[in-house]
Amino acid sequence: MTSQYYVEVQGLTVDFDGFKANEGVDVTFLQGRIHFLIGPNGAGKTTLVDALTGLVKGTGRARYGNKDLLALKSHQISRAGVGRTFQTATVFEELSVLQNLDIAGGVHRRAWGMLRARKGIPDYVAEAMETVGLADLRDRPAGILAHGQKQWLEIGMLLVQDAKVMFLDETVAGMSHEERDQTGELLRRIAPSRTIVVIEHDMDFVRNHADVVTVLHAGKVLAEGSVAEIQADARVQEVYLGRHIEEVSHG
Ligand SMILES: Nc1ncnc2c1ncn2[C@@H]1O[C@H](COP(=O)(O)OP(=O)(O)OP(=O)(O)O)[C@@H](O)[C@H]1O
Repeated sequence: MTSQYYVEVQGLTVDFDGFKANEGVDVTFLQGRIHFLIGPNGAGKTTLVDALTGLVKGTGRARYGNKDLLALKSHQISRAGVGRTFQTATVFEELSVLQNLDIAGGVHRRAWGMLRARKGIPDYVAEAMETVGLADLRDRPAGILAHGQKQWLEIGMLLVQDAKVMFLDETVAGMSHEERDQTGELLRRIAPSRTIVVIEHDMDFVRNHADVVTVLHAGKVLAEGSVAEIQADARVQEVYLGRHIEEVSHG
């Protein structure tokens, strides 16, 4: 598969004063695939994403286009089209859905776009609201949105920033079954033109929506493949010590 937007991580190590939260991680995230990162608590999943988005210092390489993400600062990474969400949504609670999206879009908006925006809702904001299913709630303050809707708003904010690579950290945690299904459908809708990487503990969600799964353990890649492949992998089973992946994943 040829892919324009891929991130190729090679030998990524994150050293916290001698403790290696990631060590020699090789992984490639391709456009068009929903790629899950799983592993027990403390495996190094969030640290990997932190390193790729400039929040912690990593060594090695993370090629994205003609750039090395590990050599960039977080604002440069965001400007290059690599975005992320956090476990706790980081929306402006007192501002409306529309205002949150508009502000997020301002990061990349060109001058003519700003002029146009004063007259109405920019196309890309309207499109993002539709895509994440919040068009009917556009004037609602983000603070009173349901938990799932806040996560969708965050994804919408990445869409208006035109993020081509999205790292989503436990997006469906705390969501109802219906919200999880809707989130899966949303990811499927946006994945073809993007690279989507999801940190997840919910194995039902992983089973239903993963194209590829990378298992991290003690900071290293333990296994990678389809859900069926990683569940059948003896090394994965050993790490999970005979317990169901669900039990260990939930800590
Ligand atoms: N800033 C830091 N300084 C020192 N150690 C850290 C720091 N951040 C994370 N760690 C350690 O690195 C290891 C990996 O943590 P990380 O949060 O990446 O794991 P995780 O796989 O995302 O876990 P979880 O599923 O619980 O979120 C843990 O042992 C954690 O305590």
